[in-house]
Amino acid sequence: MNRPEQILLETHASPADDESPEKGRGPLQRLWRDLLTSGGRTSESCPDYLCITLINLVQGTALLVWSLFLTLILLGPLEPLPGRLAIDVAGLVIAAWVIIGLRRGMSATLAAHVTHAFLFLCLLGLSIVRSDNPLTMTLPLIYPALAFLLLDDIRRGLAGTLLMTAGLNILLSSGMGPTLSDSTMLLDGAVTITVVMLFQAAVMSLYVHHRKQALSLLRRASVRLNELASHDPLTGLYNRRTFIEVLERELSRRGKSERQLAFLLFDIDRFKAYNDEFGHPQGDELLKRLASTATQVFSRREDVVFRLGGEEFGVVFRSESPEQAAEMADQLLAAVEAMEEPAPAGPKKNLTVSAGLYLVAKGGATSPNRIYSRADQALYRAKDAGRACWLMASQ
Ligand SMILES: Nc1nc2c(ncn2[C@@H]2O[C@H](COP(=O)(O)OP(=O)(O)OP(=O)(O)O)[C@@H](O)[C@H]2O)c(=O)[nH]1
Repeated sequence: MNRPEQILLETHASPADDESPEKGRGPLQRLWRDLLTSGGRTSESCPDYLCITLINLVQGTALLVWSLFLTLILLGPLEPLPGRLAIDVAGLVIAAWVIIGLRRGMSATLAAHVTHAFLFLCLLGLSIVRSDNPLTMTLPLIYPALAFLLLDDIRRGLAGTLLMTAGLNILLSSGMGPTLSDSTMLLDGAVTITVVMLFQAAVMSLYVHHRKQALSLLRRASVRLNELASHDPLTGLYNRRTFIEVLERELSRRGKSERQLAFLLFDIDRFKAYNDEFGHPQGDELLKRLASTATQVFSRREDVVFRLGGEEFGVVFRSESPEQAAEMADQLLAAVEAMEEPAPAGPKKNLTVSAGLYLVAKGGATSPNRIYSRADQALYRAKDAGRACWLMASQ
């Protein structure tokens, strides 16, 4: 049987969703929101806004800084060294590429990795290039926090932090870093860098761990809520809400499938009398048994069985021909009549259903509600005709 969960879980932002938050916002507010979140556009179905905001901030800052350096080089205050020029242009191109890519739906994971590599090289490179200024050595201390937040991954964040710590310690001890007067100063610098970075890594590991736990709880709750909203609690079948979604999806695929789309609506005959005689709990058991019988008859990959109301059920399925659809309806009615009743006592009553069958065809009903109402009319004609039968609905 087809599983429509994936369509239910996919969150399609409707045009209305897209527009409504914009109303009442000024252009500056929109620009600021877009700068921070890339308008929320990424190719992932569940974008991580914290990560995207950080990527945008880091890349936005890089863009400004590299542009400033380039302007200063062009205006003259900075000497146009080939190496420096190459670094500035590369930084500018990478930052612009990531920002534009994110806005066009680039994967947030790829953008996070590029930004992380950029951040690592930039901070370590800065410590080497500006080694005459000891203050530059303190800049990479922000690295663990940013790496953990960008990557949202404890192992990678830790590996990066250890690499950066090792890099800075090598810089210090190799003499390429700031000029240190004695070994005590060297030890002091090495211990400070190592302790601060490892402390930050520990704090960020805890943060990432709890954040992941909270997100996975939310995700599980969302799946459960989706399940509750799409299923009938008594029979476990899909409910009316899902029926509309599945039929809409099938209708949109109509031209792509050669097989005919069909809808069978069926309803237990004289269920009230059954309830009155055996009681509601027994009636509930019967509904469950009927649901299971229907899913056994309609067990193909594309068949979807629904409970649409009290004792009313429906099946959306595909058939090779009208004759095959009719055969499926016959099979269902026969399977219901052959069902063992759950009523433990009393005379054996023949359980029957009546049904209306609608075959979706060109020129016929094209909306779920119209298809339902055509099948419903046929079902009522079947009831009028004496029940325990099915009738074809008109187009
Ligand atoms: N046990 C049980 N009964 C239900 C449920 N939902 C609806 N019903 C009963 O289904 C019965 C439907 O009665 P009617 O609409 O008169 O239909 P019917 O007796 O089947 O008669 P026809 O459809 O004309 O053959 C009512 O008695 C409802 O109480 C349910 O979830 N459990």
